[in-house]
Amino acid sequence: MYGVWTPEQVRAAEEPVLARTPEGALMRRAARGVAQVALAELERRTGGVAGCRVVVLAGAGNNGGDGLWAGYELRRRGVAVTAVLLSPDRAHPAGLAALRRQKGRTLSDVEHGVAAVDGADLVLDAIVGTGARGGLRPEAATLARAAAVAGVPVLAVDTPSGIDPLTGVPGDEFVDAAATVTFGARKPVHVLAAPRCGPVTLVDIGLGPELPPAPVQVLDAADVGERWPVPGPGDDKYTQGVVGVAAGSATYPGAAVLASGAAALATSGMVRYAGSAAHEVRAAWPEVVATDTVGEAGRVQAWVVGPGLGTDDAGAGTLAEVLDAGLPVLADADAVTLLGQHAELREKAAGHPVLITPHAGEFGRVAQLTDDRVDSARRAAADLGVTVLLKGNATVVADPDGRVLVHPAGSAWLATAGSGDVLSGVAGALLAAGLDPWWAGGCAAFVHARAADVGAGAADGPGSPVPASHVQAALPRAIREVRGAIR
Ligand SMILES: NC(=O)C1=CN([C@@H]2O[C@H](COP(=O)(O)OP(=O)(O)OC[C@H]3O[C@@H](n4cnc5c(N)ncnc54)[C@H](OP(=O)(O)O)[C@@H]3O)[C@@H](O)[C@H]2O)[C@@H](O)CC1
Ligand SMILES: [K+]
Repeated sequence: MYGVWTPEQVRAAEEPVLARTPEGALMRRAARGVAQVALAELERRTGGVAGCRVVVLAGAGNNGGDGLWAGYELRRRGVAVTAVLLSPDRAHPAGLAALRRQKGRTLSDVEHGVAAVDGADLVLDAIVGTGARGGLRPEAATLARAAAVAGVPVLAVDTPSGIDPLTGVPGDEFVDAAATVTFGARKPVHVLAAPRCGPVTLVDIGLGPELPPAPVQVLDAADVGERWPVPGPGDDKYTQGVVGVAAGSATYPGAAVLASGAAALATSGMVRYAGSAAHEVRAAWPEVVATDTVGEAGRVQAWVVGPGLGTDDAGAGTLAEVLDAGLPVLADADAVTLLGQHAELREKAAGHPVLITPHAGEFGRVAQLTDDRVDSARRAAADLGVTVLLKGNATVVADPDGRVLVHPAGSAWLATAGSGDVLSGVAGALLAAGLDPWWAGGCAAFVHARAADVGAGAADGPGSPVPASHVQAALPRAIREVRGAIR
């Protein structure tokens, strides 16, 4: 597990460190980290570093200073460095002087800048960092576009410029980085817009003791593997937690089949299905005990409710019945819509171990969604009194107690019909096994995304589209992988 801190928190942590270190020392350390990663990139891409051409796009603030100092370090290693100064009068004085001392070239017009970018082996994006406001300005945008058109990889300094460091939302134009080097602490952009950052290297600049508890956590495979429920020698089919699935309908049996099957694959023990798709569920998953109604289902330790349920009175009745049982509940899809429609259902859910799993559209029915997805999920969890898993390429899980995690998917293969039904089955099975809703949501999101990559064959090459039933089928391998990561 690692933490993510807001730009504001990082700035506050920098202050005391700046005060007790010699002037410029922090920036020099940051710049050496950038140069190291740049050298490794050059080595990897061209087989050497001497004579390679690096262009630094340097903005007016300290981010530009980092870039200029990194250019200085690269010059010392024999790299040909050109800095394009976006605000020539405000370029970081010490960084600029150092680069010039090492005979680095500087340019201050975009036209020559574009030509330099065109012939570069690597571009350093030191346009703007945590001081960013809005998307790229026109000159910076022209240079970023030139790098993209020429296929020159961009190494982002701290954050890819043009993407909001706090929310990860890109402006109209932004830098699409091949890799990012950040300092002191990871920032939200690195997980919320992970595909735009590439691999992120964290350079230690001594902020550790000054940082508050991380407001956002990111799980790793071992965190998930350690918590994944597996049977022990004393277990039988009941002791591990029985999950009930109230989903699907005669018209939409697929949701029931996907959720029930995912639950059966996620944990051992037992799955009970209750609803009008009992016949289809039984046919696809003979191990699932299927009945027509929640009342007939027998004892369970958690309910999955919602996928394909319908939003009519019958659906509302089923949701009310499930919430009244007082057990942990996974509410997805139509159940989220129903919660948005009925205040009395929201009241039943509040304060209970309930995990809701809306996509952006469903989220808007229960709470307000802004560009700041982390803040939106956190507020929704606090207001509704339930754990909220906001789906997206970066999934956000927020608990009413204030804990927030983000899981960056690593690919977009889950953008396919039925994948949410699979997630609900997995998360519900984890609730039944006794995980609290925050951990159930985080572990389910992790394994779900991993299963999509496995199903897509993304580990062996570029991958191929993967339907939800194949994501479901890949769950066992994904679970084996996270269990294999246990330290
Ligand atoms: N503190 C330290 O010691 C350390 C700090 N570190 C580094 O400092 C960085 C933060 O530096 P910072 O606070 O100077 O802000 P920064 O990100 O350079 O941006 C401000 C400038 O950008 C401009 N600008 C704004 N928006 C823009 C846009 N959309 N497109 C283009 N330009 C835009 C804005 O211009 P203005 O609005 O004034 O015209 C202003 O001039 C941090 O990310 C890290 O890299 C490390 O070295 C570690 C030690
Ligand atoms: K940057």
